[in-house]
Amino acid sequence: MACSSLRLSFKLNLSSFLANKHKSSVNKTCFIHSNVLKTDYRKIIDPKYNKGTAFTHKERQILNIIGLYPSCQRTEEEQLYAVYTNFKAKKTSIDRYIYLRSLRARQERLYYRFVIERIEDVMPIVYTPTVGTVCQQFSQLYYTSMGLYVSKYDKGYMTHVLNNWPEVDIRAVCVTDGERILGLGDLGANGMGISVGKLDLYTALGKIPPQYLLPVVLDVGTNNQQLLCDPMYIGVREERCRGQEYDDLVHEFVESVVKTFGVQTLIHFEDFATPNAFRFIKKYKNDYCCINDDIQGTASCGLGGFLAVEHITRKPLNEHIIMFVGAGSAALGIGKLLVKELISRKMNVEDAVRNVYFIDVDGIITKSRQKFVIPDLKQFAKDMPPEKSLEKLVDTLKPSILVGATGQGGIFTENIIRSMAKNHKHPAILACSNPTHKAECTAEQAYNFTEGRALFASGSPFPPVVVGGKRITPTQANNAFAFPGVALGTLCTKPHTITDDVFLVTAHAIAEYAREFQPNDNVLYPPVKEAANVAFRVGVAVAKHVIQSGAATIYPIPKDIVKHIKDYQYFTDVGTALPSVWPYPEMTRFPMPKTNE
Ligand SMILES: O=C([O-])CC(=O)C(=O)O
Ligand SMILES: [Mg+2]
Repeated sequence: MACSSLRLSFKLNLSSFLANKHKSSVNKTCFIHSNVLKTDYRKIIDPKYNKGTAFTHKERQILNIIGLYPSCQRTEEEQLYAVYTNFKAKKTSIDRYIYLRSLRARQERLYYRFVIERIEDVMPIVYTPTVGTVCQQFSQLYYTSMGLYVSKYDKGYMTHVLNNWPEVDIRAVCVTDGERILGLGDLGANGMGISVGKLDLYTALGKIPPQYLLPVVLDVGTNNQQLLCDPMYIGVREERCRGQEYDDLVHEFVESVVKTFGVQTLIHFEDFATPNAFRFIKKYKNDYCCINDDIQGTASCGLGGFLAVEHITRKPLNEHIIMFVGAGSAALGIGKLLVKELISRKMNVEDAVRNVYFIDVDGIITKSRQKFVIPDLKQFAKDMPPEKSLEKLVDTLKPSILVGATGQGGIFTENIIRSMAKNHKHPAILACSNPTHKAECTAEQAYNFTEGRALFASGSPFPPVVVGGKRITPTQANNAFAFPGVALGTLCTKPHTITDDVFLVTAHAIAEYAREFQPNDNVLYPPVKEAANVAFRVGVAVAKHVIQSGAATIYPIPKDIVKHIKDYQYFTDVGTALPSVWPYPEMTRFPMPKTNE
């Protein structure tokens, strides 16, 4: 009934508007109207402002777009319902990804509202694991740029290239050179998918307005032979440039970002190969506002999980035996932050590293190693005979926390997991590698081989597992709990640099949230549906820390930091957002057609 009367009034409005329009006898006015129609339509199709069928009749009148949309007028909730129905109807994850990208290209706010409201369904699509497959197929799926491609051939002109991006006010740049995309290796320029995915979470979780964000691929070639031979490959079809030439390109890029968008622009390095990742963050972190998510974001997420283990097992962290399998950016990042945490508890370095072991492809890292690709690894080297077998090492060293960051799916075997279960009531197993098939073990294996006692978390999501009649929902150990909040806290306070302390603060905020949210559960992280609240908690903690440490450059310093952050955040309610951001005041100069409203 309500629906039909609504339809009737819409009909009346429409016909009276049309009648008025036809009555107009001044040709000049008609001429202006038709011109306006054309210009307005171009404005309307800007995805930032487009409301699609949610434009009200009145808005359609003002904007001269009557007839350009079907006559139904949907509420945003109805639009979301339509989007969800379409999303669910897609048969594959890739199809869902493509559908969502096309939605974003049409109606940005609706897209973000959908992602925010359906984060559990959507995060596995726009982020790991689907984004991994997307990157592998990116050249085939390519239909529009999505971000900025800066190539080695832009050397000397990078500022110009950055200036070509249509938005002027850029506050964060996520850049990858595509050499280590998730655990999938070198995907060259196809890595754009990862920069886009990370920044999508800036908005979906950190609620950072998307117009401030710029995804970038720094295309320096690829050593992926398959891509080099692929006629559809979108990137520079050459071997990667290395050495000084490569470093100079990265340096020009960093400098150009600052020159183009300002010194407080957050530069987020993502999925660079490990030695480069460490080299660049060391080189730039004291002079630029930058983070390496794979090292620092993962570190705070990992340490957050360790703090949860400490809480659940009621055993101090330094008494745990911690074994990192994999010695790349993720593992070493967590190890280093762990040491920082223990030092902050008045422990010396020797005591802090005593129970921390690293294992790489050549076995346990011992003092007899001649060469450390990453010098920071040396502090964890042990005075013991070399050993390659992971099973033997787990048997003899009896780790209570086992962290996998190897990119080698399945290397936590049944024997390894059972051995941990034998020695500990709640063995902690973090299978951090992404995407899903690269996880060191599955949730099912971790829970089944420990009678459900494991404190398990993984980088990519796993479905719930039933063990002994009990349903256990695994949590995700993913830097998505860290970087959106770090970015939020940083962008709201504008420090010139981001210190390591920020990541300690982040780890504690994540652990604190998990404790508060599930005080009685043996889980390491909050559920994904809480990820936006975690980002907010982290954002507030980081902002407070930046202000207290005197590094904030916003003046006056806000008294109410929570309000300050909330004011900054993006809101997706199109109905209320439109008037305040509507950028074309000149349109109000044209008289509004009379209606019966
Ligand atoms: O993107 C993710 O899911 C986590 C991450 O940074 C990586 O695996 O490189
Ligand atoms: Mg990464």
